[in-house]
Amino acid sequence: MNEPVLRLEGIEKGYNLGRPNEVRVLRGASVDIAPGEVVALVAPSGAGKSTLLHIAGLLDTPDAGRVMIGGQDLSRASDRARTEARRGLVGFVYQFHHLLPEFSAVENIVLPQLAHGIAQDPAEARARDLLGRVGLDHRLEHRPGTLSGGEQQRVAFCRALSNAPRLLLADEPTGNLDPETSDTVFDTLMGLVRETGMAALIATHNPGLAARMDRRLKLSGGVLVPA
Ligand SMILES: Nc1ncnc2c1ncn2[C@@H]1O[C@H](COP(=O)(O)OP(=O)(O)OP(=O)(O)O)[C@@H](O)[C@H]1O
Repeated sequence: MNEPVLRLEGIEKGYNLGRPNEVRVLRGASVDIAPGEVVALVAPSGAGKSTLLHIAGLLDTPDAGRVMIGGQDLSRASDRARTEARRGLVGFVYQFHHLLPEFSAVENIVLPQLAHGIAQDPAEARARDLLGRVGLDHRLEHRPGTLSGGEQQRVAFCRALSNAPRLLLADEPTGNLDPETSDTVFDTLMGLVRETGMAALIATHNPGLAARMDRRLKLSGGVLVPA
């Protein structure tokens, strides 16, 4: 296999450790995800999917284990190196879009690029191109509040892809949409992922969507096993 885009090695994570309300969520979770591979993460509520995605996306740190993205060990890197890697290497999509309400669709996709050091003109060109590819050329200047749920989520995908990440992490990306919109929006996401050759780890409760990914994993007792 090519060098994995994401390698998680023996990830452990708990909350309130040593206290009576201690929860040990991850107990040695490991996975390799290759370039171009789309992996479903399915598990019951509370099993630790969001915890795992946050650790993989460098938003949280594990108690033990290693997180490697593109061959770089980032688990013990400085905050600055992790922030830079998160901006440049990882795209994140949530169940609720978390777009900035005061900014247009284009601006929501331009801002992360500016934060990553890209100039305004190319950032805007990329934003328009991405929005065109998800069928939103006619909604470029709309603010999130004036878009439908499916449109908002498509803008959120474009934002996640704005800095051409190597890894896409998604936490119930269509969980908030009706089944028909969910299917269409998922097709859009898969199209973009396939086109760019990104690796993706997508948490979903929807067995139909999970079945369309390359591989399915579940969290069982804090470790990742084939579903
Ligand atoms: N900050 C925290 N403090 C204490 N416990 C937490 C914290 N965050 C998560 N947990 C606990 O860790 C467990 C895993 O939570 P997590 O959000 O990762 O689950 P999940 O599989 O994503 O669930 P869902 O599908 O419902 O979103 C849960 O039992 C949760 O209560």
